[in-house]
Amino acid sequence: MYSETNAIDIKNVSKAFPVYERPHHRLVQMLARRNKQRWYNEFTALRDVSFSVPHGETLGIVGRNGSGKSTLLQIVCGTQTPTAGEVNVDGRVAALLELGSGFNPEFTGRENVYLNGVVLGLDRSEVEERFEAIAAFAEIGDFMERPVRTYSSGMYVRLAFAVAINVSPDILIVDEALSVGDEAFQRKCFARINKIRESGATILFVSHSASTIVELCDRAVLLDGGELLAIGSPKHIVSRYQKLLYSPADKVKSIRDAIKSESDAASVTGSATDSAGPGHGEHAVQNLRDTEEDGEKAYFEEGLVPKSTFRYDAVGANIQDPHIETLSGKRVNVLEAGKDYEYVYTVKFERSATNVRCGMLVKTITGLDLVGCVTSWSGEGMPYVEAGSLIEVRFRFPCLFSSGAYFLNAGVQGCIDEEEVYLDRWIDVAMFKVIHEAGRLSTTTIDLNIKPEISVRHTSMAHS
Ligand SMILES: Nc1ncnc2c1ncn2[C@@H]1O[C@H](COP(=O)(O)OP(=O)(O)OP(=O)(O)O)[C@@H](O)[C@H]1O
Repeated sequence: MYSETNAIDIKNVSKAFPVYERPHHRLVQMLARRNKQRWYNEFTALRDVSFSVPHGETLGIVGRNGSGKSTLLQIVCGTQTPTAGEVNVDGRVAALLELGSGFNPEFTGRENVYLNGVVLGLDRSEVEERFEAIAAFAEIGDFMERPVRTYSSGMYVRLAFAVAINVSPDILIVDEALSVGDEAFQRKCFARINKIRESGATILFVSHSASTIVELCDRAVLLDGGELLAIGSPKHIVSRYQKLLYSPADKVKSIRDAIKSESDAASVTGSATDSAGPGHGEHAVQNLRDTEEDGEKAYFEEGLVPKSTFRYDAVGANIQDPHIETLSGKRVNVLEAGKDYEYVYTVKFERSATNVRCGMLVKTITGLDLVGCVTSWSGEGMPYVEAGSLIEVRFRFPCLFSSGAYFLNAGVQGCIDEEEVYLDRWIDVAMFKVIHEAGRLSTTTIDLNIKPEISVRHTSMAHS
């Protein structure tokens, strides 16, 4: 089924889009075709990108917003043409691109399944044969007979995915689409993607999720500003991507240059980018490593502020300045897994209170309570805090979280006029991110840095 050549060859591909300053300039441009005046500026979304994907490989594509990931996938699918360069694709491509592409909103789900199946290279009888399997996978019930414009985004993705995976693609292209479905459906999709992968298909996979890229992909590519910055093992690429993503604005350029030089150096020496060897760009590579190895990888990112902060009515106290510090007192909000930190806040008392206790909670992005702690249980709090006092609370914690974003609560309880109340309470008062660490093998949100060991005790030969 598969030839020995690559499934995808991308050679020096660039893509520029015309950008019109005013909407009517587009029309003027069409009318002015004959004279040479240009009514638009060009925006380069991809710049001289080259790489190949062998048959059977799952390649992850990561990059910041606007880095050119979707444009690249669209060029591979043939829904966009490159401005320069060459793309060769060997095999039947099924693509799950962004919502809104692929289906005709006025047609029913059933009609769209047929339409899509045929577009993807099946004949009508083949679609008929597979229709039940598609409907069963999509689980959208009677909606199959209703126009797609009446679907929720989740239903849309279910149907699109069901079609894409049931046409037996040689090349499956998935652009972040899965993040729309619910968790259970996402798990079902990943299980199916794994099966497609095991059957020998080639997969191109765009995701912002570091763990998904590491778990699913054989290799990964890092795009930035339309350029291919690096290609290599998923762990290596994801760590570079996160470095770029979480770096302060004034460091982005130097980190970007360092990643590029490291990658160039690796290609000059022929080494994998996991272990960039000496070569040109050595200095910049060393810079990248220095920032990694100075023991303080954690840093503060200005814009990392929750948008979901909620404060209950305060009764006599004010929680102030909640933040995280390293043990040496540096204020940080991008943390390194495995290191110890302190969650700190102060409480200003406007009224006197008894039995005072403070609490904290860490939650996931979906709101799941992960870990929490109180300074003491009810009845064992600070016996008396006078009005006007300022207290400081420190919660030292090991960062046992996998890479991702987390949210913090803060609350003070106590008795005023003999009544037990929350004196002040904040939900999502601060947030932090955890940087992915190469070498950590946790598959869950809490990462206890379990050290696995695997060994062969006897082979089947020894048995027989
Ligand atoms: N049709 C278009 N006309 C003009 N500019 C475009 C067009 N399509 C994409 N772009 C620009 O090209 C750049 C790359 O876009 P693309 O959608 O490929 O990025 P991306 O990496 O997929 O981003 P995201 O992670 O936000 O989805 C962006 O700056 C985008 O604004």
